[in-house]
Amino acid sequence: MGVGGDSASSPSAFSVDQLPRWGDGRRLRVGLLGGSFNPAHEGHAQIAHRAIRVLGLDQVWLMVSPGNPLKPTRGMAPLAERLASAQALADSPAIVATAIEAGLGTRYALDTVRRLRIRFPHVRFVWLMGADVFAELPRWSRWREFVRSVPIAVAPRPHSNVAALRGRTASVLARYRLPSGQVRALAEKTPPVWAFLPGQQNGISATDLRRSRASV
Ligand SMILES: Nc1ncnc2c1ncn2[C@@H]1O[C@H](COP(=O)(O)OP(=O)(O)OP(=O)(O)O)[C@@H](O)[C@H]1O
Ligand SMILES: O=C(O)c1ccc[n+]([C@@H]2O[C@H](COP(=O)([O-])O)[C@@H](O)[C@H]2O)c1
Repeated sequence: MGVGGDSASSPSAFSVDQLPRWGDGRRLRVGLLGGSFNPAHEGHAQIAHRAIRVLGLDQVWLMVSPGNPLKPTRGMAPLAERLASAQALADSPAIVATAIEAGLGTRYALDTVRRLRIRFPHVRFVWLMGADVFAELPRWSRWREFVRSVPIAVAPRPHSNVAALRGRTASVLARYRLPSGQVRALAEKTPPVWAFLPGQQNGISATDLRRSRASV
């Protein structure tokens, strides 16, 4: 369907026409794994595959950010390089690497979700994130509006789960957490709603990969 074929310089290769509408009338379910991908790694692939399986998603987009508003630009590889590393992880047609935010002209997640909803009105989006990012969510721009804009799935991550499940985000959003038995229905729910995805954890990080490359 070609949605993965865009490049950092031509993210406008996306089009609504490229996303099929299921014959049974069901709306396509797409997980958005936003990230710096500096570089992409096995932890990202694991989240994507797990979200497809556990949430019944049709696709996961590895959505390579033009620049996380909270991260320094120093040490950040060029977008095209980070996109290429995400593309190398896309080992199934259901996993799509994209720099669509560069084409949309958005950096803040709330703006991205709003633009994607306009561009893909028939898609049900779910935002995927690791426990570390969920714990830090109150630092995001207009974070309460963000949680009202899209269902959120949180993947466990070593050393971040207590902060995620007992921190400020979880306490503010306590009544919106889906019980574990209902997690599969997350994409169909009206936000605010979030779920913690069960499954194995992976200690890998882009920071460690950059460090180990620098020391070779
Ligand atoms: N090992 C992992 N387990 C769970 N979630 C992860 C893991 N690695 C990355 N993620 C999640 O994937 C998304 C994108 O992460 P990102 O590209 O920043 O990778 P990172 O390894 O966290 O990078 P860095 O170490 O540079 O901060 C975030 O939501 C992050 O929480
Ligand atoms: O919207 C915000 O204020 C905001 C602040 C920090 C991070 N984000 C997004 O969170 C995602 C994870 O970023 P990162 O760099 O931790 O992989 C990525 O899509 C960022 O653009 C978004």
